[in-house]
Amino acid sequence: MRPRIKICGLTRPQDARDAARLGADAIGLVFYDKSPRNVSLEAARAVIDALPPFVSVVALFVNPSRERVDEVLAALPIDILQFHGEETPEFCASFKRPYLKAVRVKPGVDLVEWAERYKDARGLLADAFVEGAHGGTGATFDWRLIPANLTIPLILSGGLTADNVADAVRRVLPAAVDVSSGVEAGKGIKDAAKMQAFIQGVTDGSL
Ligand SMILES: O=C(O)c1ccccc1N[C@@H]1O[C@H](COP(=O)(O)O)[C@@H](O)[C@H]1O
Repeated sequence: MRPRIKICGLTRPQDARDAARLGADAIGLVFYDKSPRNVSLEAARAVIDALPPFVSVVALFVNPSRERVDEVLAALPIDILQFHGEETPEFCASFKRPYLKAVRVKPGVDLVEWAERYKDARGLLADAFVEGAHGGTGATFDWRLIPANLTIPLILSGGLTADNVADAVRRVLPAAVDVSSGVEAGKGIKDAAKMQAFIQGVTDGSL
């Protein structure tokens, strides 16, 4: 079975339509004002309105205030929260919504420990560690740092592209893959041909 596919950092309704048409299972909206992919509530609503109902909507935050998460949840039909900062397990779980916890992986980071700590998470999202950045960097990491015995689903992320995703899927066997930079024409602007090639790569890696 092929891993689920999340395409993150959408800012435009036409990219949402393309992502859904091409087979994405989920899209991500970035609510982090230091990101070039940050969206306002209005822009996020337009993206969500362009989606068919079977595509999940993920809201991404980096060290948000409780009020900010509540504001987004009150305004928009969000299915899953994704936390990319230093949020505690208690904070992540307190919204009573499914959530993903991102971990920036480098040698010495023990994903088994992270999975135990964030045991309420629907998944651990493994991203590349890049000094001074919280994600969306297009950097890859050594997939051999991912253990096989994780107790919660693994979402593989970090520098995935059409060129490396089949290999990544074969090696890591993730529950899902997440991509942002690798399917862009420019920051926050998705490229339909790159999304199509990426999704084909995921399928090829799953055969
Ligand atoms: O996309 C961003 O700008 C972003 C900002 C802050 C934290 C995370 C962000 N994106 C997430 O980072 C990973 C990896 O992205 P990439 O494919 O390497 O560009 C992914 O989960 C994005 O959703």
